[in-house]
Amino acid sequence: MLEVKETGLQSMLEKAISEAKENHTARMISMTKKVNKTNPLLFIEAGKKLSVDRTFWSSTSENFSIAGIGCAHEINAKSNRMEEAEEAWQKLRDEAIIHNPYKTSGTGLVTMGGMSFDPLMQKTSLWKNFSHLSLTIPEMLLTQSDDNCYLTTNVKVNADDQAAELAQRLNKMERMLLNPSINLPGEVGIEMKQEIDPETWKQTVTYATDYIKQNYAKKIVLARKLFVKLSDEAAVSSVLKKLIEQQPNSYVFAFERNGDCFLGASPERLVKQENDEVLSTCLAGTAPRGKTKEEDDRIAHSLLYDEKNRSEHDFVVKMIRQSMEHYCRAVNVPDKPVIYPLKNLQHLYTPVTAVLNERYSIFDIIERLHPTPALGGVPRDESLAFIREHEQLDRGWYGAPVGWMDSNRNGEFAVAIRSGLIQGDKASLFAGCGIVQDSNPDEEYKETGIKFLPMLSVLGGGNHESH
Ligand SMILES: C=C(O[C@H]1C=CC=C(C(=O)O)[C@@H]1O)C(=O)O
Ligand SMILES: [Mg+2]
Repeated sequence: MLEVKETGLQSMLEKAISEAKENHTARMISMTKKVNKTNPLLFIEAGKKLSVDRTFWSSTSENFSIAGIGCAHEINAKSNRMEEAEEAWQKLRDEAIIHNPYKTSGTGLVTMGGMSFDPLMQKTSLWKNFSHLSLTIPEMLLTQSDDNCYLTTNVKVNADDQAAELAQRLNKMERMLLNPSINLPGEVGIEMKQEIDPETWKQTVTYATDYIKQNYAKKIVLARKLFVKLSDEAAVSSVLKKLIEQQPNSYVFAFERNGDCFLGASPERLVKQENDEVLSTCLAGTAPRGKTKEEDDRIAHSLLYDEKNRSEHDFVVKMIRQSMEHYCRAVNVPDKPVIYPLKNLQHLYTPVTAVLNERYSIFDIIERLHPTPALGGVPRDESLAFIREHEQLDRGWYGAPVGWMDSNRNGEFAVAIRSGLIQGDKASLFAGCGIVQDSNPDEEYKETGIKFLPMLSVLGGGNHESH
């Protein structure tokens, strides 16, 4: 990567164009500057006018967000997807001309995106706009970290581009996106909710417990879908605002592809990297919140000592520990879980810290960790085969890693749960649960019901039980 000191956009473009002419190849330039404090959701809303894909990530507990508009470059990968994606990202990074005087994570050349849960599953039309892996480098990127905001402009320059014209277009786009005089659109409501055949789903849970009792697998995570018809087209910016307000301790994300938008508020970190320090999270085992402090404490206490939930959780801890030990040193995993409280439910939670060995990257960790037994099962291959055969659902990007990385070995990926695919005035919500030997179909059905609530409530229907 070529780090440059110049600050003028036009002069950087001129330099890149002349290099593109010399080398007969396009050049990516990335230029970062500090801007006045800006609401990232207004930035996202302003981007709607451009009819391009928008991207959003926020870590609500850290006061950190990245909002992206448009796409300067997309990394797509299919069969050997993590390896292909890493190669493409490295090449792009090595060849980019970067001006970023700031050390803040998530500024400069950043790529954001996700992948499907299972690359071996045939895509259905529901997820037609989402490829098996897609990471984009947004054209305009607003990074908000505590009280600071940074704007990064990324553009791929060709030999026949005109620097002055390009600079003018980008400046105009910047002014439009940072224009604070727009409002977030109003809320939508839910017109109709439709569960997909509850009895068949419960029957599948029974198959899974039988399968486990016969020793073919130890844990299998099964998901289901809730279809929702909205009163109007949902505005991504307003839905994100509500998710941020209502779901502390979560990663709020949105990825638009051709008008469809996959978004959610996931409490589950897959991996965070800051230079060579990595964090992961074991999150599995679920109970509702209590209505009073006493009831809440009582539920939390019984969750901590409940054998079925502890076994769901312990499979995840064991697998994540082993995976981290493969690529990291100083892997630290506490002996027992603690409670992770969320608005609508509480989980068993074990944090994992480690130091990444030099020759490995966040791609290696994602590849090894996904899917953890919080979304797949144990053993991995057997549980995935069961899911493929019996689940009757195209998970698409649900349950898969989504996140971002920058060119300075920082990045974070969450597991895309508590999420839904919004297509105009329709939404498909997804929720799953870990099935172990003593799972009860009705209880698991109820558990998935609570897991729909975070999304239902931001779409205007959280207070009602689903039918
Ligand atoms: C699969 C989901 O949750 C996972 C994460 C936390 C707890 C889980 C559980 O207790 O079953 C699931 O493994 C989901 O929310 O769709
Ligand atoms: Mg569970």
